[in-house]
Amino acid sequence: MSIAETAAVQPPWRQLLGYVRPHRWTLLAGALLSLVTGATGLLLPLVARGLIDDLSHDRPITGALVLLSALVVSNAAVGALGSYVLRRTAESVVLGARKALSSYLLRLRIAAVDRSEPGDLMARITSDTTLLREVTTDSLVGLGTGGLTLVATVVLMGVVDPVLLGVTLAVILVAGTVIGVIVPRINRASRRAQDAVGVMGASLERVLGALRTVKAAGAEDREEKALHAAAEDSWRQSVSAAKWSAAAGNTAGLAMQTAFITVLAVGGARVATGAIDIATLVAFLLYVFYLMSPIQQVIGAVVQYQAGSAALSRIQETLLLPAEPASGPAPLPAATAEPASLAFTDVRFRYADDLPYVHHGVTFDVPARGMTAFVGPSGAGKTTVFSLIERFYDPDSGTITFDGRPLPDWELGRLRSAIGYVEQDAPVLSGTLRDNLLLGNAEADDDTVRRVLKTTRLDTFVGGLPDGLDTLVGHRGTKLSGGERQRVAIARALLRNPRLLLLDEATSQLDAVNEAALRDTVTDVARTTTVLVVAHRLSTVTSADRIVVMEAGQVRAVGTHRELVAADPLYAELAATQFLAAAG
Ligand SMILES: Nc1ncnc2c1ncn2[C@@H]1O[C@H](COP(=O)(O)OP(=O)(O)OP(=O)(O)O)[C@@H](O)[C@H]1O
Repeated sequence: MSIAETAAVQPPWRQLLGYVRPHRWTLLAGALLSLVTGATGLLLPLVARGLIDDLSHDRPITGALVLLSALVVSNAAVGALGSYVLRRTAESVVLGARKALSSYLLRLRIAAVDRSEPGDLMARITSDTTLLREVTTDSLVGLGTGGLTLVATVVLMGVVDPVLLGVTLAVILVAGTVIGVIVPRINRASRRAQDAVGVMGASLERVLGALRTVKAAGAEDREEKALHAAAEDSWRQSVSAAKWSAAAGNTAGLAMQTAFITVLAVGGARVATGAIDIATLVAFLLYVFYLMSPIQQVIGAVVQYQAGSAALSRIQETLLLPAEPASGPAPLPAATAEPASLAFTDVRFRYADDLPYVHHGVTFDVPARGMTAFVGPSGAGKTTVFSLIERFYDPDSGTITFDGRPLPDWELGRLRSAIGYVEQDAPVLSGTLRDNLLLGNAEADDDTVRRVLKTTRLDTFVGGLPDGLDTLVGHRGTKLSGGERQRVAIARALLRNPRLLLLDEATSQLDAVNEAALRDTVTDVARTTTVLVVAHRLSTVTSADRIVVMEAGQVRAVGTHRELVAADPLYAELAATQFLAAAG
């Protein structure tokens, strides 16, 4: 089972261990190096005490000095190596989480994506996973090494003077209680801060995704206010988290200073009464000084875990979103493809439980080969037919069969590899023209690409570009015209050599010459492939072999253009008023 699949039902700490498990040995190595650093650090007070003893008894100090220097240098070297290994491992943990989340996001059901904000999902992959870095090093390792060093220091302090140890622990206990009250507040504030980053991401995505519209509408000021508000909210929540973290950190600092002063006072009194000698007091004070680091580490671990578990729960929420069943790599499109038949039987569907039905018992049959056009008023449910065929959604009841087999019986990757889908807004991804064309069939050879470019009338356009197929198309293909984008989308679908071609016709964007050319192409394709077109043009419906007229989520008539003009008043009206362009 993948991390993504197991993480969904686990509490944050178990989820964290899941991400860390593959790196446990390097993490252990880093932790050991840190421990060695801590241990050599612990020897320093003892060596220092020996040095003071030697000095006060007029003994030579060269040996102790050499030992002290060697300890200091090796301590620094091992410390540096340890922190490098730990940082590297923590980055690997972040990498693992990012890979798991990215893979999961690509498999999300479209319905889950409909309900999410892409910007927030992005923040979960980028910003939330980053927090795992600190959780791994500061929390896991900090708790391990800091905890062990703490215990070792306390034991050594007990050996040096149990009375002073008692004084120190009493001060620390008071601080610990205060910090225990602060910790849950850090968690809540961190969660709100990470949520605010998600909201900020979503607002940014909204504006950047439609920057031209924002500018054209002169809405920069309004959008600026909304973005600033999101940024300020993120700031407020982060400051609140910082406030509680600082309170926890400084409580620890205050406790250590109090312990230092108290030990100095009580220890001074004990030296005065002769209970301990001055060297013991100095050694103990050095231990109090050394205690600071593991205590800071343990508190840092607790504080970081609070921020990390807020991020982990946001990651977990993402991994709880419904995903499509995992399948192997999608098969490559076949070289020759038999056209497929398709049938809808009494299909009822709504996009969500709280939304009205879009399909109220849709039934139609499409034989293998030929072109079937879907027409009907806006909102009749035509595009939804395509979404159901692609299994972006599953119907609430009724059956859809592809080549005689119900859709759920098809392995999803295999089903989609048999279908070419051109969406109405003909999305083009940023990258090169070649990336876009080969998106659905990375193995297509140059000859096939050339042939498809010719078919879609893109050959002269591509030929005229200095970089040809390596031309960058810009974000969402903004460097292409609407018609070029649409033809690229059609070429991409054709390169899949589909058994079924779904074409959601654009309501505009093609000039008369290209429109006629494209109609010829689609008619050509329909000779060897099953073609379904959501039609907005008269020229398309007149060249279709059959037309399915949809109205309010139902099929109201099926026939040819000639039959329907005579028999169906709605179709006759659509033909007279709504279809674009004159009959071809
Ligand atoms: N992702 C979605 N979530 C919720 N409702 C949706 C979603 N997509 C479409 N709808 C709704 O479903 C109904 C049918 O939409 P559909 O896109 O299938 O209509 P259409 O016949 O293709 O219309 P058009 O000709 O305008 O493209 C519409 O009322 C629409 O608001």
